[in-house]
Amino acid sequence: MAEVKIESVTKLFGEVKAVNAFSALIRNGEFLSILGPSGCGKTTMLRMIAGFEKANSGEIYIGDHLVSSPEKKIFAPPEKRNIGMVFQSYAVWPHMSVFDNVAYPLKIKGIAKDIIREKTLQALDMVHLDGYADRLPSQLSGGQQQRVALARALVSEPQLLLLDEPLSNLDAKLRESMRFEIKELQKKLNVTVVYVTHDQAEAMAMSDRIVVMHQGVIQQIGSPLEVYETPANRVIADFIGLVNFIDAEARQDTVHIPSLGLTLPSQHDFSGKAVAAIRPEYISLTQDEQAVQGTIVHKVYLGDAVDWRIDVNGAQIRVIDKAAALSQYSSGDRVGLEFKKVMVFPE
Ligand SMILES: Nc1ncnc2c1ncn2[C@@H]1O[C@H](COP(=O)(O)OP(=O)(O)OP(=O)(O)O)[C@@H](O)[C@H]1O
Repeated sequence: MAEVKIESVTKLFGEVKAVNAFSALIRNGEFLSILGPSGCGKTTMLRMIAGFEKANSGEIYIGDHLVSSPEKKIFAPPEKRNIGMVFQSYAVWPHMSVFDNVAYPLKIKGIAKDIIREKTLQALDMVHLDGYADRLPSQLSGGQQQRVALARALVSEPQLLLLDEPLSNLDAKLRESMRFEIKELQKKLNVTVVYVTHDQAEAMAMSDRIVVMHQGVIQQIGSPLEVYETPANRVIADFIGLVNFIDAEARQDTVHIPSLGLTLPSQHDFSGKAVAAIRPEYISLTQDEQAVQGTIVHKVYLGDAVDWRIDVNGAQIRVIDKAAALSQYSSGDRVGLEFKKVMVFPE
């Protein structure tokens, strides 16, 4: 395992600043995700850590080893960085058996045959593919193929594992179980992981910390809880989880929301025109007639919750109520809304 230090790394593609002054310290044994919408620069940043892409400026250290510094004219190629990598497409070689796929990184290093055999079988065992060594990739499911790629990335015991949307070709159920498998494996091997995804649920479920990117720029680095509960800005609040945005006015210790006729306590460091951001699960429905009143427009039963659209003075508010106490209500009914938490951003 290794610490990764990234200092003000910038990458240009012509006029496009794909990555803009990216800095982060990834700790030994940490699971760090880079999360953001398509085109925000996350793959480019990962490829620069791997050595598949050259930065225009800034420095990257893996452990004590300075692997990239255009200013100092230093650039270590991927094979000198001791990393394992798994990409979105399975990228296993179809004409090679599972064993040969996984053994390949050891073979090109010229390691003795019996050691290759031992380490390859160990890696297959780690990803629960013992017994599959002689199969061809075409005889495996998508999830199994991705495990072959994972075993191949781990077989040379890398100090750093880089994963680029490795689960996005799998179906929802498999994706969820693979999340746990990758996380378990990472804990067991204590390897540092950098994981690129646009799927916030995936990042939330696996990461120690998440770097949220937007248009090449880091917006926030924090634990899953921090980025969800205290997003640094409106873009993050919108990208991570669901949110209702409503025009508001920030006052000292409170926020006033004219369309709801409501003033709620709130912590913010500015006053004046603002946007109140309220997650659907921060609102519950009530029969209390003193509460803000609205009319049900739409109701979707989700099994473990009800997803409501409520019209309040012309604005549609989304409410996801787990308790679903009022699930007998339907379109056209009047209900009360209780607001448990509000986030406030400058307009
Ligand atoms: N080889 C390239 N040549 C020119 N532009 C590129 C190249 N690779 C990436 N870009 C541009 O750099 C920006 C960042 O791309 P990048 O692939 O890093 O984004 P991403 O966040 O990983 O997106 P996705 O989730 O869609 O893979 C985009 O505007 C993209 O068009």
